[in-house]
Amino acid sequence: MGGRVNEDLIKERRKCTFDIKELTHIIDCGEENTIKRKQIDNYILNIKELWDDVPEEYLSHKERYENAIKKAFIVLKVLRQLHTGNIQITDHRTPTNVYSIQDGIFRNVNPLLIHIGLFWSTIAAQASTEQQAEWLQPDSSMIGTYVQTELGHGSFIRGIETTATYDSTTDEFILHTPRLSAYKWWPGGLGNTANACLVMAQLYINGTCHGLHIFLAQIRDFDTHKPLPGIKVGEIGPKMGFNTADNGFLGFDNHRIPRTNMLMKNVQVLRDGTYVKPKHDKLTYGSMLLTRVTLISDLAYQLSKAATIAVRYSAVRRQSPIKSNEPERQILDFVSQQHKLFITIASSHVYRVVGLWMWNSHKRVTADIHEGNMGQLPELHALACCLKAISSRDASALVEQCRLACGGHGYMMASNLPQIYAYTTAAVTYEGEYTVLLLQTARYLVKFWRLAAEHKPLPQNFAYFEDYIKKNFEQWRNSPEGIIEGFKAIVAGKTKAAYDTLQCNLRNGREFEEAWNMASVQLTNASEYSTISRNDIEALQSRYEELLALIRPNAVGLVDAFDIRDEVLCSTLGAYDGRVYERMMEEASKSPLNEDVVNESFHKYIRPVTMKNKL
Ligand SMILES: CCCCCCCCC/C=C/C(=O)SCCNC(=O)CCNC(=O)[C@H](O)C(C)(C)COP(=O)(O)OP(=O)(O)OC[C@H]1O[C@@H](n2cnc3c(N)ncnc32)[C@H](O)[C@@H]1OP(=O)(O)O
Ligand SMILES: Cc1cc2nc3c(=O)[nH]c(=O)nc-3n(C[C@H](O)[C@H](O)[C@H](O)COP(=O)(O)OP(=O)(O)OC[C@H]3O[C@@H](n4cnc5c(N)ncnc54)[C@H](O)[C@@H]3O)c2cc1C
Repeated sequence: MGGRVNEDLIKERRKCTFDIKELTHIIDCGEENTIKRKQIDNYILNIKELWDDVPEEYLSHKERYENAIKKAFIVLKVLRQLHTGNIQITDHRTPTNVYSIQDGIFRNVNPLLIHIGLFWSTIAAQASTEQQAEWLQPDSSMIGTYVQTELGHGSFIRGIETTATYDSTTDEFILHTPRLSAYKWWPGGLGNTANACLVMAQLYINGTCHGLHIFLAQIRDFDTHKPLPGIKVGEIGPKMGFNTADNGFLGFDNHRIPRTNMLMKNVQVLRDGTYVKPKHDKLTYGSMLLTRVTLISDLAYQLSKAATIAVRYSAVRRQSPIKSNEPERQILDFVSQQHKLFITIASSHVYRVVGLWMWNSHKRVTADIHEGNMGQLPELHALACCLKAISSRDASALVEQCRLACGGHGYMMASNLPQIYAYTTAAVTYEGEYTVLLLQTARYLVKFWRLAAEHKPLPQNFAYFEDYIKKNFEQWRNSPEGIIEGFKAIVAGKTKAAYDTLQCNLRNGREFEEAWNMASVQLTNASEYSTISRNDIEALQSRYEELLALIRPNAVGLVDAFDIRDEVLCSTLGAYDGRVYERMMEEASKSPLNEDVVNESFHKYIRPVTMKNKL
């Protein structure tokens, strides 16, 4: 769509006092990544069949899926070329390398997301070398998904009911869904797309349950795509978002797979049924840990999209004068609007940096585990839990805040803010629900508070617990160091409060599990404070409004630096040229309800009523 850039945006860009390109390179982790990202963007943007302009809101549930699947396999082919071709994607998966361009193509979500993001990565992390050689062929016929959650169990995975029973007479596992609540429910791509899956099931050998293990199972014929005998599979229906994710259900009726289909890098079942234990019984949970780590960067990227849309719109939208005798102001001039939006820009940078740090921490700990050293795994798990929980809760709240800050036009699907919210808020639930993960981190905090309370040696990361007990904290100074000290005091104080409540419940004769449950609100609070969040940033900064005023002249420059193309933003409000009203009117014209001057329903339903007594 041609046309002049909005005058207010031109002025905003002139006001910018820093080098936007330099910040873009920092966000991309280096200029060479920016170049590669733009190469990928241009390469994919030139594939015309990926960029239809029929808004998916006007498609049926079935058409949406079919349209998404068509694009998904074009993108899969491109990703394979990128990995094998001359454009190598850097080894840290920050969203600006790969995911950003996909957002523009799918707007909702890629039906192959779990195939690309969880199926292959789980095989690579948990299958033996021989199994990887067989299953990770580039031309493999397998399109997979990760099948763990059941109708009856999502958070408490030790309660998962699907069984995998070893039959030594045939050297096979029998996968079985004993009852309705054991039906697998939710896995992405499962409904119509996947022909194979990684199943989390309770392993039984000679009547003994060895707990959850992962098994590869083909579920559809590679040639006809028909479900195999003993397989009941389908799609679970419309959701708040993710409506092209093809989430499905799956039931096994005594479905047999070879023994060698159990993922056996860390654990083995031998031909005679001998069970060889893993070095750590939570290695099987590794895919959840990796996805939680990856999500932090993805959420940072979702925040950058919402901030770009809302800040550019707020620079263009003029509403209400500040002085009655003056023209209406850019809503970005209202301090309350700055308060709503600038925290989103800041949070995107915070979670991008934290996401990268966690990604590199995960790589380091994984290498240690490969050498047999599990020492860092508990801390990585505890960090991944609270960071995934808080970043998803913050991201969904801030995306919603951006939508609300755009008034009625933010409520239009054409703004793309509703879709970004629907996508982001799902992350508070999937891959470990918010409260459940915070309680995991609370276990870790309480463990070290107990050591501090008993004056036992503490790892360096928890030295501040000892400082707190010895009242070593200085008076709060309004500086970065002072804020961090303040923060440590808050976490230590919240952990102490939760720990003391727990001890009090135990002294009152409660069993540990009951005492823990009764203290769980304080325990989740302690975990929340172990992670910097949007509420804390404001609370910790005095002279807050002065800081907002400092950011104001650079607000548009800061979101331009996220360098998200209009085709990816998919937003009437957030386009680079700021021609909001023209774009809104153009999108409205696509509504099928504008095809006829008089819709046929007038003659069928309205006229018979309105004209009844006048004929
Ligand atoms: C771009 C991208 C877009 C990506 C876009 C993605 C799209 C959507 C994809 C979504 C996919 C899914 O949702 S897949 C399904 C996701 N499901 C989940 O995440 C389920 C959440 N629930 C769980 O993870 C578990 O049930 C959990 C809550 C941890 C409890 O497990 P258990 O009961 O087995 O363990 P507990 O008894 O609580 O704890 C026992 C000990 O084990 C430790 N422990 C527990 N889990 C651990 C772990 N993973 N690693 C290490 N250690 C662990 C604890 O710290 C304890 O240590 P001590 O304290 O020392 O004893
Ligand atoms: C968009 C989307 C995509 C998904 N994709 C997949 C996928 O690809 N593969 C897959 O296997 N799964 C997938 N899931 C399922 C997801 O992992 C589960 O929904 C999630 O783990 C939560 O489990 P649940 O829904 O059974 O909720 P429950 O576990 O029933 O929890 C419901 C509520 O109960 C409370 N609660 C539960 N346990 C506790 C506790 N111990 N302490 C305190 N409160 C508690 C919490 O408030 C929680 O929100 C997906 C889900 C969504 C929404």
